[in-house]
Amino acid sequence: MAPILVLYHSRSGSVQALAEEIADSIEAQGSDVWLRCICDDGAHPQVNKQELIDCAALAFGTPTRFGMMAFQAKSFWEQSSDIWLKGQLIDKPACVFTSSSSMHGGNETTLLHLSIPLLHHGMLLVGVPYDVPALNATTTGGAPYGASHVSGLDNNSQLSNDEKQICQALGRRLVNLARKLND
Ligand SMILES: Cc1cc2nc3c(=O)[nH]c(=O)nc-3n(C[C@H](O)[C@H](O)[C@H](O)COP(=O)(O)O)c2cc1C
Repeated sequence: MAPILVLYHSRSGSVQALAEEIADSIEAQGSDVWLRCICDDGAHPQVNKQELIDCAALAFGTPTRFGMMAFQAKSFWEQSSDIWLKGQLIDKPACVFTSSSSMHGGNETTLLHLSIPLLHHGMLLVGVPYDVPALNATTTGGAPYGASHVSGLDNNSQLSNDEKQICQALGRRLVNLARKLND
């Protein structure tokens, strides 16, 4: 199977921490990962369009910005019309993740916002089911719509245990579905 693309934008490291946790989970299942950022922030290589086309599945995240995805990601998707016209992402499994400073500051709306371009591209959205115990237990981030982190006003990039468990579950589920679809 082709590598799974973990694609993110992060200005101060919180979304990067989520991306790295999801990437670890994917690798622990024996799948290769392309860990890539949308803007060149130095931590990981910048994505190229061919990786989006070639990947077996996608995990996609940005910080919450006014309850929505960061503009860098919106711009990225607005430059993907050529891929959309050819239907090159149709039936690829995908999941989303975000970080917000406050608990009720729009992280769930951002997860839904991140999902919209993926649905336009015909991707198959993978959420977090309630058989993941951390989803019921969490007092920080994590939602049925995807993984999240509540970073606080000091923008702490240390994920809580529940947030990590949810990232791990999402990565496992993405690999399992990608494998089934690639059989
Ligand atoms: C322009 C801007 C808008 C933001 N909007 C929100 C928001 O709507 N809700 C929220 O809780 N945090 C908001 N934040 C805070 C970030 O989402 C939060 O610090 C996040 O953890 C940053 O992720 P990063 O460390 O990966 O860059 C905003 C930050 C900026 C710079």
